[in-house]
Amino acid sequence: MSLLSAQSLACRRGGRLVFHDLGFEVAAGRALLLTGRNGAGKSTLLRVLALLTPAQRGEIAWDGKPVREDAEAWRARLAWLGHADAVKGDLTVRETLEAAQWLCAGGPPSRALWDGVLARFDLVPLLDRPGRYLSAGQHRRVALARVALSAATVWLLDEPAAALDEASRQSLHAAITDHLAAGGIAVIATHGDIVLPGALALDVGAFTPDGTVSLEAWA
Ligand SMILES: Nc1ncnc2c1ncn2[C@@H]1O[C@H](COP(=O)(O)OP(=O)(O)OP(=O)(O)O)[C@@H](O)[C@H]1O
Repeated sequence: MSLLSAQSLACRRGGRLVFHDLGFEVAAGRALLLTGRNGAGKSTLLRVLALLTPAQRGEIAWDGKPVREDAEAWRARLAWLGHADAVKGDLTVRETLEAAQWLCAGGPPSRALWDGVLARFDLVPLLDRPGRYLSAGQHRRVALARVALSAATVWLLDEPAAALDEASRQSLHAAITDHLAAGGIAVIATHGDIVLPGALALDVGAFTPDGTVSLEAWA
């Protein structure tokens, strides 16, 4: 069974130590919810897992093997949803999703997957609308559809329910639940709006320095 693990992670940003000695293990089929106050380091941890921000210490491993040994293979396992939705204003919803498919999966999804994801996120009526004419919640639904259409094993989601109405939040929960049931893993930064039975929780704020750790030690 696949396992995502992190050990003794430490990360500085802007000259400040955000967290240190952070570790966890998430097995296939499980979700890890990242909690903690504003500025605790949830987004930073997601960026570190995606290799977008370097960790100064520690190791991220997939099935026990450090992911930095084959960063390309690791990135190919990931679907990333940050605060920005990566929905281009000039492209229609259809073009955005098709372009993402070709870029990330190298080809179109199966018809059943495409139809199922579009229906789940109620995107059929928006398919021919350019990104610049979408509302914030509609933007988010397109970005979530991009993740759900990907073949990625590990979903890294930063506050995925932001801007979603109740129906869309339920669609999001269903998409994550299906992904986990299929043996996927999800690491999700949340302020409490994602509730998944059996999910692990990690309070990132518990790994922020308490004043006894000197910045110099992490230079
Ligand atoms: N680009 C950056 N350069 C320098 N420091 C940054 C940068 N982005 C964030 N930080 C700092 O890193 C720390 C952690 O920020 P991060 O965005 O990871 O927190 P968060 O837990 O996701 O917060 P929120 O709940 O507000 O989204 C904060 O102190 C923040 O000021």
